[in-house]
Amino acid sequence: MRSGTGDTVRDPEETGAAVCGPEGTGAAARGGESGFIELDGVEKVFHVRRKAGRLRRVREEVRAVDGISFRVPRGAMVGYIGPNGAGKSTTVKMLTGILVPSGGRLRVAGIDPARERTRLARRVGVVFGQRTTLWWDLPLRDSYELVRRMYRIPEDVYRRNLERCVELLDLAALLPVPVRQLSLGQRMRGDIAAALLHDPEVLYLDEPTIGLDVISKAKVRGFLREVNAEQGTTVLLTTHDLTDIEQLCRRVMVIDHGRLVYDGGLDGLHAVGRSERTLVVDLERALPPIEGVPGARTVKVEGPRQWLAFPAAQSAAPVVSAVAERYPLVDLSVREPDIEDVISRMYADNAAP
Ligand SMILES: Nc1ncnc2c1ncn2[C@@H]1O[C@H](COP(=O)(O)OP(=O)(O)OP(=O)(O)O)[C@@H](O)[C@H]1O
Repeated sequence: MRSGTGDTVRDPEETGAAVCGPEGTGAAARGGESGFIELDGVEKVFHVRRKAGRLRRVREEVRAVDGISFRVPRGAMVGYIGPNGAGKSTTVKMLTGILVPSGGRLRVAGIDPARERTRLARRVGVVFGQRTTLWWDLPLRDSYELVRRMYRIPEDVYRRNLERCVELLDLAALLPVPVRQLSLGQRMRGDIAAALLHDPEVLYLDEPTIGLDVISKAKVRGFLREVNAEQGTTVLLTTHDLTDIEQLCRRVMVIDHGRLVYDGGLDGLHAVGRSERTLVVDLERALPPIEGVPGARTVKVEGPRQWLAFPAAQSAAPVVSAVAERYPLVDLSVREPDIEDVISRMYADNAAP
């Protein structure tokens, strides 16, 4: 496993950066430090039947989570990222008790989620970006009322939390609207509020900004930052959007093929992944690949459009002005590095002699 350096993780104590890899050799495995979320060598194996020939089916093992160990201290906000099929959702499902681990030890607030799922549910909030937990045909306000009854939230706590969410997530006008009529961004804000009404100590967020416009993303991120800072809510954030991580998390864990491959600061991840941003420029006409731009190289040309890669840590301004000075520039945009990209570069580095 790659891990961040002391420089990249500003506060290792708080971020719990010194955790172990798949072999379980780090702090979590040693069991010396306590975490609010604790995983020691956790595994989840699925058995699937695959077609082999016309009539035959063979039983196959899928090791969705393959010996993961980490600790997250109370009040931390940690990114949990990785490519599609890496094992993120399976981990979150085990943390909520929906799935039972095949091996290892897992505790949230000292509770074994698989054994005491209902007791844990009172202390946990979950938001799945792709699915809603709200009632489709009910107005948002009525969905919240049902959440209040389900969790038996005391009236004063409910009022206080609802008022806060309504104000910070800008929900007032949406309360009488049936959930099915909400836009994706409105629905997502509605879902986040629903997950927080019962004052959970830990919040699992699975792609909370997926498909949202820039303004909704900013609103959701601002709110999460505030919930974490003011309430001390522990947050585990799964996302494909590196900007979510950049703006919210000091610590990021990367999972791939069910194994923890990095645990540390985001800047450390960029460094080990030699992460790059891309300047996409539209020129007046098709031209040969752009050359001579300091710190950047042309990686793709398609008619009048060209793509220039440059280090993520570097400002885009000098690259833009160097292109604009010598080429007939019509339009431009900057693309942030892809998580998949950063991870594949980490592997390329690991494989290098
Ligand atoms: N119920 C299941 N039965 C069989 N295999 C499963 C099941 N759930 C997940 N898997 C497999 O386990 C692996 C990890 O899946 P998981 O959904 O945890 O990945 P993920 O990192 O959340 O991916 P994504 O970013 O696409 O949501 C994948 O190979 C997936 O196909």
